[in-house]
Amino acid sequence: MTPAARNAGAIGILDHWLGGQPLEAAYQGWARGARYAGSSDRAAVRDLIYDAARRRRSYAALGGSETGRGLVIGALRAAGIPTSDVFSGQGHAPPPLSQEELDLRRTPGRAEALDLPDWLIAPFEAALGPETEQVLHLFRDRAQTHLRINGRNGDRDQVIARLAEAGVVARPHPTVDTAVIVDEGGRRLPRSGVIDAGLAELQDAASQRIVAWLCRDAPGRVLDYCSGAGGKALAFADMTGAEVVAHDIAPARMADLPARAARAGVAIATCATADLPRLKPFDLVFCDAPCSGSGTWRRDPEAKWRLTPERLRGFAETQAEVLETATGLVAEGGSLAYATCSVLREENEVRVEAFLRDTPGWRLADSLRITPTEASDGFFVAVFRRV
Ligand SMILES: C[S@@+](CC[C@H](N)C(=O)[O-])C[C@H]1O[C@@H](n2cnc3c(N)ncnc32)[C@H](O)[C@@H]1O
Repeated sequence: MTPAARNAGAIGILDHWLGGQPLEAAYQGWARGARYAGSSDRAAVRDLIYDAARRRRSYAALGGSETGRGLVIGALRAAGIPTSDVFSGQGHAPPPLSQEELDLRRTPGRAEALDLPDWLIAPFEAALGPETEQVLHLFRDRAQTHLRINGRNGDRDQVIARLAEAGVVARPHPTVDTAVIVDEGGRRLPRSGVIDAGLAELQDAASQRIVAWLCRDAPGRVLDYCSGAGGKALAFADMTGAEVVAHDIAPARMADLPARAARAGVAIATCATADLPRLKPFDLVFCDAPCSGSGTWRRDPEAKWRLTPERLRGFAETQAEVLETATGLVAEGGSLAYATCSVLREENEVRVEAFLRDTPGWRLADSLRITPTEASDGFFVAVFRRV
């Protein structure tokens, strides 16, 4: 496919997305019909649509409309590429710009230029202060790919060498001991076999860092109460060497966890909610609570546009419920850890204050806040102990 034809494909996908279809589903729909597209075409179209999703507002302003066509025009203008290079009308290229489209271009305002909904500027400034613009600019770019080395099965240098054999360029993360940064050739990761062999797992460095932080004093018996697919449960099991119990209100999310634990050589017992009274108490109950994901918007740009004040309030209610239930699962002298992959105070510091106010008998022992400028995702974790 020519670059212009790839952009034409992106326009169609983005129109489906802007019409309400999830971006990945819109991409898959296109990919099924695009038999002519090779793997590098597909990767290029994917990059175009995810870049446009991250920069939806600024591209719409520069391109003159919030349509697939407008976003692609905006992307070209942002990159200083003449629109006529793509919009030529030749072959599979999209039709040339109309006079109206040529005139519609405008300079983005502040929230548009930062690619954020207007209402979120104030909460971000409250949370990040002078770092706000830097973080929001980071969210406009692709996230790095990080791996976590399974310490039981391999070491970092060995994994980096094996990746190199498959044409994947990787290097140690500068501050997170267990993490590897993939610089080039990420699409060849499956071919390297490091994940299938249990040598490594895909996991952002910030997630690895919070688990290591919680493991710095042997945490004892751990319950990962909101385990989801279990990335952090696996990290806990690897870092502690002990069996970890994983739970999620939606057990289907843990479906692959036993196989992933087996290949990593760690012990994880998945459990249902009904099993918890029999299995409690735990020395550490870790609650990786449902949240806006506002620290991860590089990787999940759609979440940025989906978030509303009502949804944020909904997350706060679930977070309070999760914490309240989890208190009953912690052993005497044990710890309750509350984490979000959000940078917003409403889901972090404000939640901590509300918990301490509403739940007598608990104190804040420690907390850690990671901004996306430090690792990759933004994260927050607070540790509570009984008074
Ligand atoms: C942020 S995700 C967890 C991500 C996961 N820890 C990881 O490392 O990939 C939050 C999880 O909490 C689960 N959840 C939501 N409400 C819950 C509840 N009341 N009790 C337990 N889990 C809950 C969701 O199903 C979801 O999988």
